[in-house]
Amino acid sequence: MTAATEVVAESSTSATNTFYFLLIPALVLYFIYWKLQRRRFVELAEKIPGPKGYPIIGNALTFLGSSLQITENFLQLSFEFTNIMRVWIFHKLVVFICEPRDVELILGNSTHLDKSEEYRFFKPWLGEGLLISSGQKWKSHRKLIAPTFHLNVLKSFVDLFNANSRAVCNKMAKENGKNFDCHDYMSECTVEILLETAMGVSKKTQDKSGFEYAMAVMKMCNILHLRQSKIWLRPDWLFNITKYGKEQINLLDVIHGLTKKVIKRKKEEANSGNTNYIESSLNPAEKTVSSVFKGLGDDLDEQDENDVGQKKRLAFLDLMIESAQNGVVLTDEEIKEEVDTIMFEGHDTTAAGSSFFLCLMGLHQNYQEMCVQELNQIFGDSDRPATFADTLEMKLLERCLLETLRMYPPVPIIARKLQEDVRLVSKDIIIPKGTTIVVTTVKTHRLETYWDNPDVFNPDNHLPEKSADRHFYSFIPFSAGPRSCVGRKYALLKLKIILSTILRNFKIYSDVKEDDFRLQGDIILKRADGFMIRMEPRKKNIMVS
Ligand code: HEM
Repeated sequence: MTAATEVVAESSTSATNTFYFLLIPALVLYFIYWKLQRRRFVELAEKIPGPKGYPIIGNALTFLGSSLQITENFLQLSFEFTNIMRVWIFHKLVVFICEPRDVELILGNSTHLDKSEEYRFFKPWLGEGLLISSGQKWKSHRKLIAPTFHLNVLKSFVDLFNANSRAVCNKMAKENGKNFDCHDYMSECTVEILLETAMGVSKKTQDKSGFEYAMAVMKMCNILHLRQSKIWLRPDWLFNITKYGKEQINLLDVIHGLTKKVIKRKKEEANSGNTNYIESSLNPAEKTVSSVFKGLGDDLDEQDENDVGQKKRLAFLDLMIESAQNGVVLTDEEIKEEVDTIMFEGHDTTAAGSSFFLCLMGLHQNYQEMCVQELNQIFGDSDRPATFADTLEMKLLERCLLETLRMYPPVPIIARKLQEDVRLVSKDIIIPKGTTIVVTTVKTHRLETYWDNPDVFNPDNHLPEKSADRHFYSFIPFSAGPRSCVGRKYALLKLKIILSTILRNFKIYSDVKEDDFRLQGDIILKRADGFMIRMEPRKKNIMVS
């Protein structure tokens, strides 16, 4: 070795030594900092009431098993820990809250907009669509998408809502007198409505894909739920080699197959100059679908209230495609993600909500008959379809629907990752930054402090004078605040038309009492025992589309 190479070797050894000399104390300091942070995190967590856990795994066993079992375990614990509950899932802190004043701190605050880690299982399906995305992407896409559910746009969908409602009545008529699960019908109907309205795909060009899509979505939800509940299915590399991983690939083929087809068709229409502009303006009496959700601090009421003059608007997919063409930064992949998101969020939630409604109408015959009387007053003997103005008169039906969403909220929980410490209002507790916070809407909706006899179906709970006195965040089926459901008005209008059409055509019966409903707290709240009802026609002929 020459003197020169010796010098180089020596200086590189000393550089390496200096590196380790600095690295080791830096690591030690970082470890001490992390330990102190962790100690503070654990100390704050231990002040929150919760069940005792085991070393290392914490309370993970509570969240294992079938979704039915998990729901039952959770309900059992919630009797013990009423307003707040802390659990450890290995090293992860999860805090469940339901008191409206605390819920407002999370949902009403734009600091805590990021979804929890569990939503990542949706990614292969929904990508970075509105439900999951965060930061600037979420903000700009929300700004783009919210106006596509403007009341003016919704009013232009009324004829399609009617036609599809009549079509589903015709399909269900074959079940006359039999016990059957109404969820499949509601699911197919809501997919077809979404395709025709938000996506602008006409019935003529649809095929059996609506039903196949709905069934694939149902199976995908089951897989996603399994991944939440079975720890070994959580890591992607392990999940991908199981039969569920392979099934997911096939299901996503069906689901994405439909969305890609829909986008392709719309693009072809746009290229040939066939963009459907919706031109109308609102009169002041029509600036609401329901006044119940006023004050929830989202952007939807604001956009309708500030609507002045005649404007040209576009339905969801038309706008997405036009925005991409006009240079607003929106890639093909982003359009696909948003279409998948709207198709999922817009269909499974309303299918569950409408199925619960039909079961409850079957059980509460008095309210069913009162709704039918209300509909008779609106429509008399006429078989005419409902108008937007008619839906504003369906006051009792709306209250029955809201009461259904209170008792059986289709989205039973909402999870967020805390971006900073939160001091609760209801108790002297600080929830530390980094916690996964779960708003348990199912519990909020049944708190005795806010609801008299919360386990009893009582549509009067939503009389204007009662709603006015209640905390805004005590009734949040559509979430609330900046990240509330963008399809809230669409859902309410569509549901009023579907459900009123069904009630005008059929008398509904249901034999299973509410206490015997076997609730499954899946991604979407459903009945594990099926939504079984019986129907009898009210008139000789079913209304035809
Ligand atoms: C009864 C029917 C519905 C219920 C109960 C419901 C409920 C909800 C809830 C609770 C959230 C918040 C979820 C979370 O933060 O994790 C949400 C978000 C969302 N919903 Fe709905 N929804 C319904 C119908 C619809 C419809 C019909 C559409 C579209 C056509 C829709 C589109 C969305 C979207 C895109 C989001 C994400 C919003 C964002 O993060 O900015 N939903 N929905």
